[in-house]
Amino acid sequence: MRLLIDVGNTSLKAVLWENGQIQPCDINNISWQQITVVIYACVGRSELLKQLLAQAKTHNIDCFEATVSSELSGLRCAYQQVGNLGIDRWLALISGYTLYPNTAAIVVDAGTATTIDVLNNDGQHLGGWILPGLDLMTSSLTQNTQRVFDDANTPFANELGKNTPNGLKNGALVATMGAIEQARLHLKTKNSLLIFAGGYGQLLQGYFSQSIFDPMLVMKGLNYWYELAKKS
Ligand SMILES: Nc1ncnc2c1ncn2[C@@H]1O[C@H](COP(=O)(O)OP(=O)(O)OP(=O)(O)O)[C@@H](O)[C@H]1O
Ligand SMILES: CC(C)(CO)[C@@H](O)C(=O)NCCC(=O)O
Ligand SMILES: [K+]
Repeated sequence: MRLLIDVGNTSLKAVLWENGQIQPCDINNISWQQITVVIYACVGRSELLKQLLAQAKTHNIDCFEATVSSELSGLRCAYQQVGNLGIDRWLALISGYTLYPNTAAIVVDAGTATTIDVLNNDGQHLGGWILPGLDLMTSSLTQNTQRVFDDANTPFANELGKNTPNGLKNGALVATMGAIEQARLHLKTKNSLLIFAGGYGQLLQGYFSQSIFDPMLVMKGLNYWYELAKKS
């Protein structure tokens, strides 16, 4: 059984991988005896990750940190400075590339930040964008203005706003949707696939045709990274 850990800027997520299946994992109650390997990715700082890795060490379990490389099994990174690309973005790309081979795709991870990455049908990552996530967009406005206010009950909707919370929330949504539309312009292929992940992935996916939502995209990427990196 593999333990997969994804450390972001706001939270640590862990799952178990057994016989090609993802199982939930209670990090306060890990059956270390059953873990064969720990595979992790980290874009943030985490004391909890350090503790988990220390526990793994006491059980003599190998731990592997996923890293970005210029090439992995035919997938090529757009960044010249590959170490600067967020590992979560690379893992989401690895998943897209592995699950949907020979498919031009836009990979959107909508969490604390929203990242949009463009992948052509040949496995070339063309680059992408980093936007504030929907919550960061709205909170940066409420925090830096006198009269812009939010309302927790107001949904994000693709409509013009006729009051302040609607204007604020819908503005964040359409800014994000517009960026995704712009990303599509960078692909020559008409039939590109839109792959969404992250806390706001499902909401965004609802606004696009030819799209899917996979909440486990980054986790699956950790497992694929491990299998592909082992081979090469
Ligand atoms: N159903 C939901 N479940 C979890 N988060 C949600 C949901 N709906 C909206 N969100 C929002 O999504 C964001 C969390 O998404 P996600 O877990 O992908 O974050 P993240 O950016 O991956 O965090 P980290 O930086 O820790 O990796 C929060 O802003 C949260 O308010
Ligand atoms: C953009 C985030 C914060 C999204 O989690 C992460 O991928 C990251 O820290 N990236 C580093 C910068 C970059 O990807 O160019
Ligand atoms: K993330």
